Amino acid sequence: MGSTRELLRDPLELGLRGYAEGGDVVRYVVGLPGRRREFFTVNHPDGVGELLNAPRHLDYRKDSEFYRAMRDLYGNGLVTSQDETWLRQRRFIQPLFTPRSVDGYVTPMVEEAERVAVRWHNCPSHLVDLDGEMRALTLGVAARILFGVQAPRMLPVLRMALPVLGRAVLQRGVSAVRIPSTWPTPGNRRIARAESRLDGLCDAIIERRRTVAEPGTDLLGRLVAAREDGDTLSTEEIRDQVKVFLLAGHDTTATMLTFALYLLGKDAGVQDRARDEAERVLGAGTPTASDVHRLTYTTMVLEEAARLYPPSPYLTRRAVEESEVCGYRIPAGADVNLAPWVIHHRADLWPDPFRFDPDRFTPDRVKERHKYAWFPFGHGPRGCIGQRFAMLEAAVTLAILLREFEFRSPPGSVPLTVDLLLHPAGEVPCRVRRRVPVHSAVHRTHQPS
Ligand code: HEM
Repeated sequence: MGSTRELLRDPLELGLRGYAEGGDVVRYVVGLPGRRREFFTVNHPDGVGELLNAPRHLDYRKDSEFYRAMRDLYGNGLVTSQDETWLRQRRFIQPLFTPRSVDGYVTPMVEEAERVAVRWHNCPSHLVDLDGEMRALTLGVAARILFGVQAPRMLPVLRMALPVLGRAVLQRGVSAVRIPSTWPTPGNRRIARAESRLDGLCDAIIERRRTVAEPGTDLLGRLVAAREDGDTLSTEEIRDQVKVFLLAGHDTTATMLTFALYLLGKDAGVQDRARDEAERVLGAGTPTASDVHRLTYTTMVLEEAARLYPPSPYLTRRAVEESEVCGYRIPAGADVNLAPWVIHHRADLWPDPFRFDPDRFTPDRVKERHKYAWFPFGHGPRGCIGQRFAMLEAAVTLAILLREFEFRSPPGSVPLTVDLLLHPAGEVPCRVRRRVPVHSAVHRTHQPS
């Protein structure tokens, strides 16, 4: 089933329809006669284990059209690399993402969340765009922690470049016909401009760090020092890594936070419960990492937001050999997608699947469910290295903002769009009302900016 146009217009709707009509594994054929492409989408959680667990994950490579396009445009960083290169990169970067390292990032996370709170206190209309706000916040956090730089100057470049490159990945990933990237079409020229702006931004960040005597121990410092010490990483690898982490380190977390706040703004009961927890656990003080780990209900809210709106709605691979997934034959060389978007909305796994209900994530209910019914962070050896980082950042942000504000989302739903990732199609307006009495650290530590 399917057509390229449908895929580009609404891959989410097509995924749900594919499941309704085709079930656990659906074969899509796109393109014109003579130039057809087929691929498969796996809608059953058994497929998650089959495709992503070691050692079988080696039979499903990141060589899908989608990942090839991503490699072309974003380079060969940790998200896109494979084999020995990937292993070397993962071992090199992993120490920055151990539980202990991540807990150590809580202070900049708190400060960036408090900066948003101060700005909202000074927002006369009390109407904010959650998407823009959360994107700026998560970029601020990632830029400080991973690259030791302040984000505001990066924002305009990323706002220009990421949507263009994301759309190009989707287009190249699903189209049966590939227009060579060297042809001077308006689309290719737009992509080249976006690439060049993004590369320029990354190179400037790298060059600045090269001029300081001590490169430091953050991601950028480690990358720069590694090159100087033992030629562990090439110059191009540093840029590819910066590019991939710029994207992966903020865009997905922003989407999870945006939808968590939007959903809280729709459900006063859940919002009150999450706020009670924030006040009970954090009091009026500055949150520590161990406080944040006790925010169990807030974490459930985030898990439910990531279920309803998985920031990576499809994970794609290419089958090396003919194989069987969920009992279906997948031919050698076929692209095969795992669909968090569909699996997260299956009524047999998630009764009333479109309803927002954080209690789905109580430990008892998690135990009763299929182990892979929820996988917004992927799974297995290629699972998200930043899961703990993202959850810590998002929980501390929600708790700080809930302590300060009440949220009210307008009626209606948020239109969605998919490029490389899932995003709201436009602004996500929300009314934020300052709470009385105001009692948090925000007022002690920050001046209005
Ligand atoms: C809510 C937030 C996030 C979501 C939903 C998310 C989702 C994912 C998913 C689904 C994958 C696996 C992709 C695949 O199998 O094809 C992945 C991989 C990855 N993510 Fe995340 N991510 C998030 C936050 C982060 C953060 C904060 C960082 C870094 C600071 C990060 C860095 C990475 C990297 C480097 C990989 C590739 C890991 C490897 O293959 O070794 N992510 N992420």
